[in-house]
Amino acid sequence: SLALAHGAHRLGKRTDPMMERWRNYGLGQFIHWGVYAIPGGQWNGASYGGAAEWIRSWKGMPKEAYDNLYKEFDPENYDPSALAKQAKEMGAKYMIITTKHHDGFCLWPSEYTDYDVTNTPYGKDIIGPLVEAYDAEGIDVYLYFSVMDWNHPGYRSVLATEEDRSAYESFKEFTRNQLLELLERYPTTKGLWFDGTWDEAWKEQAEFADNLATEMRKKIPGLIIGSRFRPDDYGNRHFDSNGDLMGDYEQGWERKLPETYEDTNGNDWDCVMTIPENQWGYHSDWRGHVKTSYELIEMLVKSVSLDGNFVLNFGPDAKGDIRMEEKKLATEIGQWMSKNKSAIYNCGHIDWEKQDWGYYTQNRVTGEVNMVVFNKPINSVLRIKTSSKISLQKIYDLNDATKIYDPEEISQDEYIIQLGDEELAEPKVIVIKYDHSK
Ligand SMILES: C[C@@H]1N[C@@H](C#Cc2ccccc2)[C@H](O)[C@@H]1O
Repeated sequence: SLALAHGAHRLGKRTDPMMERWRNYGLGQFIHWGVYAIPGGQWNGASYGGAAEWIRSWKGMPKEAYDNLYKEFDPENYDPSALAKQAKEMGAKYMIITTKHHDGFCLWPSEYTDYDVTNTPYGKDIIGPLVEAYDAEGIDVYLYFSVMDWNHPGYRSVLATEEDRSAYESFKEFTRNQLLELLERYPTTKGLWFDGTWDEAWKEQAEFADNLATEMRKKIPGLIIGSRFRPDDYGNRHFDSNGDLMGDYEQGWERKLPETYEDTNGNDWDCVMTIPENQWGYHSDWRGHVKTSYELIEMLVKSVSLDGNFVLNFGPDAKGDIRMEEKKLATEIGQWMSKNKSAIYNCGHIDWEKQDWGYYTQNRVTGEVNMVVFNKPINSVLRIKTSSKISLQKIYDLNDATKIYDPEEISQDEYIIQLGDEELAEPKVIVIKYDHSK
């Protein structure tokens, strides 16, 4: 393998308590909010077909007009504790908030730029009250930070000239200053979710990024940073030039999910997911498919079954309100989670054969295996094929103690249970208790 000064500094998963806590979250909430919520994907009567938070890059959006929108930012309905309560009811264990997206607008009062909330009609810190509200609900806070910053004069996507390089040095210093400022202001932050690190200019910054990660972890020991921050000595991201994961978890699953455990390379990972096909910031005209709560619950369960976390995105509008569709989904997911959270929290992968009826999750505390059933077979029979001999103790419906299932062993380590003629009104959790000592 290649000798790398700035590649992966650890092989395998982090095993410390902060990372164990992260690993056991299961469900998270993403919040994308900024001045892009003001146009909400529309400008001059035309609708932007891309992701609303990218509207500044649209040819139909004059840059000058966009760069003055902050003068209208005044979210009169912004209610951090209401947001935190909604997330709590949904069952989120952590929340990731956009402190600064690609447009460079800062939702906190930054010493290092005037392009922040203090220079808007709203005039106050957005991030601080949100951190306090989520901390108060016991939901861990993570900060999203876009390295790419279309507003900063020193930002470059490519370093083609000496002028580029000297300007980029000022941009690197600015980036470092803002990150240390965020950790100073919000010391309960558990981790950072980086974005906008795909530029060639950033890919040349292996040493700078490595040193900055070290410095950030000096400020907040154990800070959790995903694979989307650092480039290695050869400009590779997520995985270094030896194929080893850089960072504490893989951030490659944006709007998509791994299919098999092998796809995860046995790493920690998160999937960040939009409710419509591809809108993170508020878009007033959602087009195409809007996911149902059952679709989202299946993605959540599939993520946990493959040792990942599922982070569902919400995009508050210009006033700070959550749209009806998002509120409804948060409620529906929360209703399912309130009855089935033991199949999500503190759960992960077990290497039993995947079946068509749904997914297994194993509770890392109790060892119990959860069968999360999404598809009832036509013959009402659920097949279980374990990966080694187990001594079955009890198989029962998590939400109906009277429903005990009597397994029939049909071959070595292969059982069937009869679901009976009950219809599945929602994803059903069946718990398998077995004696681990035998
Ligand atoms: C978490 C998500 N990452 C951002 C992006 C992107 C992107 C940009 C170009 C091509 C593919 C993906 C989105 O704006 C959102 O913040």
